Amino acid sequence: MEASLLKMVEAEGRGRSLVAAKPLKAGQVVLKDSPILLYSAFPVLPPQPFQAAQATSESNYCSYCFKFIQKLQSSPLPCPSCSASVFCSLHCQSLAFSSSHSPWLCQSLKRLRDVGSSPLLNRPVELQVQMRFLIAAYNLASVSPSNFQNLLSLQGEPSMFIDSPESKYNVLFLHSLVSALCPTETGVEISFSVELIAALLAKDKLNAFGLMEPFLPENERLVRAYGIYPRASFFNHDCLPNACRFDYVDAATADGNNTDIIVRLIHDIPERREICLSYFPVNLKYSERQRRLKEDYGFFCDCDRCRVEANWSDQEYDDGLDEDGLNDEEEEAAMDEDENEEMAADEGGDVAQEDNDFPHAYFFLNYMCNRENCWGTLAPLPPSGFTPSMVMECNVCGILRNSKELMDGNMVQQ
Ligand SMILES: C[S@@+](CC[C@H](N)C(=O)[O-])C[C@H]1O[C@@H](n2cnc3c(N)ncnc32)[C@H](O)[C@@H]1O
Repeated sequence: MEASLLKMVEAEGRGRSLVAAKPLKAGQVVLKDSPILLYSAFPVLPPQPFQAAQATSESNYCSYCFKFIQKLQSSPLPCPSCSASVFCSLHCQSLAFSSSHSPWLCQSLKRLRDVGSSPLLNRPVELQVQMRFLIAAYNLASVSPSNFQNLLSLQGEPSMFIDSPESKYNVLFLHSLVSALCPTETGVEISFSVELIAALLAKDKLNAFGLMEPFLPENERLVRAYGIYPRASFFNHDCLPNACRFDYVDAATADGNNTDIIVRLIHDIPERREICLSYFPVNLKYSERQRRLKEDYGFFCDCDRCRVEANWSDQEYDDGLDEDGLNDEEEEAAMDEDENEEMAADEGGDVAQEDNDFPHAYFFLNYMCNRENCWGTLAPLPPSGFTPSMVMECNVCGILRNSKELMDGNMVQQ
C-alpha cells in the first residue's frame, strides 16, 4: 500500500476500507499490487468433445505470467512433466517450478487431467476452476506460508459455502479431492479441513480479480486468469466509483510484473474520502447491481446512486434511455454539472455533486467509455508533477481520449 496516499480504516457496515490519507489528484496511481496467487480460469479438463479448432485454450497462455503466447516471438515451452502447462520463456518456466508450478502442483494437475480416471470429468466448469484455486492455495501454503496467511486474512467466512445444501455438497466433494491429492508427509502445517476449504472458497469469491481477455466489440469478454491481490482486496464497492483498476497482462513490462494491477483515481479526491472501485461495469441497472452484490459479495449497496435509483421502476429505466444510458433530463443535468465543474475549476473550487438527483449522469458522460459494448471506465493518465493529464484511458478497451473532446467521441490513439 502507498502508505502516504491511502489509510485503512474500519467503516461501520463495510469492514476494512481505504481512505485518502491526503487530498489526491485525478489520474494519480494510488496502488500497484502484485498477486500472491494466480490461477487459470479454464476448466482443468477441456470440454468434451474437445474442439481442436477452439480459439482459446489453456495452452494459449503462459502458465506463469498468463501472457497470450501466440503474440510472442519465442515458441512456447511445455512443462516436461505434465505438458498441458506451457511457459512463454525459460525465465517464466524456472520461476514457476519454484512457485506456482511446483512438482506437487504439477503432479496434482496431471492426475486431475487424466480423462480415464479424473474425478472432475463431466463436472461443471465452475467446480473445476474452484479446484484449480484450491490446489493453488494448498501450493501457496507450502511455498509461501506468509502469503498463505495473507490469503487467510482476507474477508470471507465458511458459512458462505456451507449454509446451503448444494454448495455444502460441492465443498465436501472438493475437500475429498484435495485430501486425496495431499501428500501424507507434507510441509504444510495447516490442516485442509472442510471448514478451511469453505473459508478459502469464500475468500476467493469475495476478493479475486479477473485478468480479462482483450476487448473485442463483437465478443463476450472472457476471464483468462484469476488473481488474489492482497492490498487491492481492501477496496470496497461503489456504484459510482472514484477509482478504477487497470492491468496490462500482454504488455512487455520492463519490470516483468505484467500481472500487477494498478488503481488510478478517476477524479480529485479530498482527504479522508473513501476510495472505491466498482465490482462490475457501471452501466448495470439497480436491480441487477443489487442482485450481484447480494449473491456474489453478500451485501446490500446503499450508495448515493442506489438511493436515487431504488425508487425507479424498470419502466423509468427503459423510458427514453439513449446510447449513453441517460435520458434527456439526466443529460441536461449532466451538462449543467459539467458547466458547474468548469466554473468551480475556474474559481479553484470543488464540485458539489451530493445534491444531484442524477449522481450518475455526470459520471456517465465524463467517465464511461462510449465505445460500442465496452462499458469501461475512463480515468486520466497519471498527472505529471502538478499538471493533470487531459488524456483519459479506458480500463476495458484501452482507448485513449482527450477529456475535452470526450463528448464528441474523438480519440487520441488506439
Ligand atoms: C473485496 S472485500 C473489500 C474489503 C472488505 N471491506 C474487508 O474488510 O476486507 C469485499 C467485501 O467488502 C464488503 N463491502 C464492499 N463494499 C461494500 C459496500 N459498499 N457496502 C457494504 N459492504 C461492502 C462486503 O462484505 C464485500 O463482500
